[in-house]
Amino acid sequence: MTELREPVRVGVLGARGRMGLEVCKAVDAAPDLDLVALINQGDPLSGAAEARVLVDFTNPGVVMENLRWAIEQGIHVVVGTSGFTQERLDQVRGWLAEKPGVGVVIAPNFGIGAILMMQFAARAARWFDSVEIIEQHHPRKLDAPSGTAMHTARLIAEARRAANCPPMPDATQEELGGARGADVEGVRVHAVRAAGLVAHQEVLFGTTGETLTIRHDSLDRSSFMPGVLLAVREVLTRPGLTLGLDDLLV
Ligand SMILES: NC(=O)C1=CN([C@@H]2O[C@H](COP(=O)(O)OP(=O)(O)OC[C@H]3O[C@@H](n4cnc5c(N)ncnc54)[C@H](OP(=O)(O)O)[C@@H]3O)[C@@H](O)[C@H]2O)C=CC1
Ligand SMILES: O=C(O)C1=N[C@H](C(=O)O)C[C@H](O)C1
Repeated sequence: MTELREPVRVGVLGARGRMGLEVCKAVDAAPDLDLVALINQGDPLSGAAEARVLVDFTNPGVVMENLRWAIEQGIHVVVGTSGFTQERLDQVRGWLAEKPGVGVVIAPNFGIGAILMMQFAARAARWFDSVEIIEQHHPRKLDAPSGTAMHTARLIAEARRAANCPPMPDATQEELGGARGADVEGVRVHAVRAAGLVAHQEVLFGTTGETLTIRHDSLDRSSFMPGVLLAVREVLTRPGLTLGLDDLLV
């Protein structure tokens, strides 16, 4: 006789937001998942207590409070919200140490193409003299640079350090602060905000006589859903902190 599994109870934090709405639709349509809680700004977190997995797409100002509460309750969490510094990640690891069975997946980008773009960029990093990142988003995005751009810059910087690459050539004296973008571990990151955009990123590499551009475009928020659902299913069997989806996509 085949065993019938109970659907996994899922709650969404930030359920009325651009990503939250899309996640609710995707969870609702998945036969192995049951959407049991929709939490918006002002709702008590206790409304999500019956969930086994929470998905957080809120904002960097509230995500840490949500995470601490969920971990304390023994609820697994999948986080898409941006703004995770090394310090924040260490804080999450500290909370998880007190609750060894709980899993948290934090991913700067759930788009499969975006994950590949970051992997390809890390691979190319050592072979070029120069590399800059140009991220482009809708104008209602609260943070800049994007979490994806920050993560890509760190991966590139790490790869270049490991290969003993020299600093990038750049003789510019900025006439106006910000003209050369933000410096993330030695990698310049430029943030564009324009109506009509969703989420896009170019990584531009240059060396003698050639350039390489790696570009990814999320044209619709549905692009993030296969990654979000994968993380919801996988977090149940991955205690501790999982950063990015790379280990889930093997
Ligand atoms: N990892 C990934 O693949 C992706 C990550 N993101 C990230 O996800 C986050 C959300 O993006 P997006 O959906 O566009 O943003 P939105 O502003 O559209 O959505 C955020 C929602 O969270 C709500 N909210 C605020 N505080 C709380 C709270 N304490 N509890 C519950 N809900 C709350 C907001 O309510 P109100 O409007 O009333 O403030 C809003 O409805 C951002 O950090 C973004 O960078 C986005 C896309 C993909
Ligand atoms: O706010 C967004 O829209 C996005 N945020 C994430 C980020 O900051 O990288 C992921 C994606 O770029 C869309």
